[in-house]
Amino acid sequence: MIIEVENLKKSYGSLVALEDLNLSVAEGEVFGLLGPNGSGKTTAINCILSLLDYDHGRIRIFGKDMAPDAYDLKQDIGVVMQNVAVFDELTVQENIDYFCGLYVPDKKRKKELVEEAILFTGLEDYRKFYPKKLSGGLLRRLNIACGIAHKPKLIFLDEPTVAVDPQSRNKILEGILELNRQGSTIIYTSHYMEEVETICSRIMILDKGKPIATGTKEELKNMIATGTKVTVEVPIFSDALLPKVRALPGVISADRQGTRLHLKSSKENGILERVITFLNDEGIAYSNIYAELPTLNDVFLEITGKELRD
Ligand SMILES: Nc1ncnc2c1ncn2[C@@H]1O[C@H](COP(=O)(O)OP(=O)(O)OP(=O)(O)O)[C@@H](O)[C@H]1O
Repeated sequence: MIIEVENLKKSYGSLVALEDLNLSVAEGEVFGLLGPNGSGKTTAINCILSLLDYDHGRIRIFGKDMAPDAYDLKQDIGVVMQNVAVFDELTVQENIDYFCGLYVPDKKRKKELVEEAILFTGLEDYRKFYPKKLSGGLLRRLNIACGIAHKPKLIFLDEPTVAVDPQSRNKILEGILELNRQGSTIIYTSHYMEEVETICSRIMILDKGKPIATGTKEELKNMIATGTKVTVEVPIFSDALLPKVRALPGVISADRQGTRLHLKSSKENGILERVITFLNDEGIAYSNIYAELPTLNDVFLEITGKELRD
């Protein structure tokens, strides 16, 4: 295992920010920590990296106990924190060169790695720019380039796409998958479920400092009762019919929002057919029916009773 965390607890004074955290991450995984703001993702990462003291727990990285002075382990770890941490007085290229140089003494090798990181994050047109001249998205890409240029075996990325434009976001996500293909194990935190679904091979969902479910996205979706979700456009629909819709076999819930009827079904098949038969039998005009599989938001909603979305 690349990371093993046993029974981790961290409090800030009387606030328990993290409790009962157990996790194992194997080599080659893109492991996602998904949770709303304040659920303990950053605290978890900072504890795992020994940047924060914790109440109790055991943390091993590459099979060895992690400690603040475990420099041999830190050598193989790259960290991209939520807050951009670069030097304003250095250019893009100089910043990457500086951070890479902390790990790679050989000048020729360092030069190659800096160049790769620039290309990899799409910063080739900005290498002489100072950070203050970069947009938010480019600044985040620079932050990532500085954290990963030395090609560490293990990379932590804490919400690297918060407040970035879609182009930079895609670049960042593609880059993370490429780093993984090149051999790095990735720990990725986010409160964007779509991102986590797209790039993570395994996901832990956190809520209020506690892990509430862990698995692949398929495993997580299989944990819940909700199967297919069906939306039907119904220009004229009386709410008096909702109890009848809810009573259809396999329907877990049904609600109308404006001209849309939203149904959640259990995992058994045939829901679309039953809904269409019902609408025809009741003489209700409808259009634009579509079905979708549950999302990680549905997993979060079913377990916690609240939406994961902001
Ligand atoms: N230094 C601190 N002192 C006191 N409380 C803190 C401190 N850092 C975090 N917290 C609290 O601990 C809890 C977990 O915060 P944390 O930043 O780990 O969550 P998060 O999931 O990373 O959220 P975000 O996405 O907003 O960064 C929150 O209630 C937060 O207010």
